[in-house]
Amino acid sequence: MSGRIWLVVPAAGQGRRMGADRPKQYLPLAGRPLLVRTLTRLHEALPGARLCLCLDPDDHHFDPAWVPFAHWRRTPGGAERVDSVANALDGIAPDAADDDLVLVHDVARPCVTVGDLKRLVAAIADDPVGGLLATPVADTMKRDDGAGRVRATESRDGLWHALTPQGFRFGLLRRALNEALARGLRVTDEASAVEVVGLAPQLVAGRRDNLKITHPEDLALAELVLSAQESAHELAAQAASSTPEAPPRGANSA
Ligand SMILES: Nc1ccn([C@@H]2O[C@H](COP(=O)(O)OP(=O)(O)OP(=O)(O)O)[C@@H](O)[C@H]2O)c(=O)n1
Ligand SMILES: C[C@](O)(CO)[C@H](O)COP(=O)(O)O
Repeated sequence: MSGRIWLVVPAAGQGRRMGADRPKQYLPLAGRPLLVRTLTRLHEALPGARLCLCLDPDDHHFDPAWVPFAHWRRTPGGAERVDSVANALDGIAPDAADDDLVLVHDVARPCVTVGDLKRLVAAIADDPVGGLLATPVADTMKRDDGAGRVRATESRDGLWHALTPQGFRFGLLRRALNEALARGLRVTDEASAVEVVGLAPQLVAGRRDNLKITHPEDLALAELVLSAQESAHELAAQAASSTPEAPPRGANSA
């Protein structure tokens, strides 16, 4: 790997399922715009990365002062997520090398942890295909009959929820997305495109609380997750900085 990392953040969605007065990435989450929360996490983990933010060309909510990265650019969002990501890859193409690592992360996933981001990068650093954060399915899976009743119970063996980031080499990802689009496949994540060209992305087990904010109730859940993560982080920092107590005088030190 060349060592250069690009972060592509699709943030051009309209948030229709959220049903708010503005796209969900601009709704307040624990007092700050959701987009700021996501960019802050990414920057904490990968401060030297180059950011490419996919934004709706008609977006009037975005404030460039929110971006913590030294190297960043914006590219126009497309009709669907895959189009936004393809535009981003076109946008960085003049400066990206084929073996640069590209991590694609939904702006709608603000609870991704620094630990998971670093683990993903380490896990795929020497993987010629790349991979994605994912969690094994934990519920019993039902298939409906189209009329609100169960047609079958599906096996959950080997099923995973695909999360983001998803990380692949620039050259491979661009080829894969262009191939999927040329075949008319509206892939919903980067891994699907890489599967289209016959490769098997690595599943990197991630935290279940890396949730995608999609529906109104997800905002309250994400606030709870962020608060729990901050508390755990503070406790760990306190434990690391506290001086171990000196053993009592005369105690056996063996
Ligand atoms: N044309 C699009 C559609 C989606 N996204 C981004 O892709 C991610 C995942 O999409 P989703 O959760 O479906 O977001 P929305 O499209 O905003 O939501 P909805 O489908 O409810 O409208 C989000 O970060 C969203 O901003 C994008 O960049 N360009
Ligand atoms: C990429 C993704 O987050 C993986 O779970 C998800 O597919 C994006 O949401 P969408 O509704 O499919 O755009």
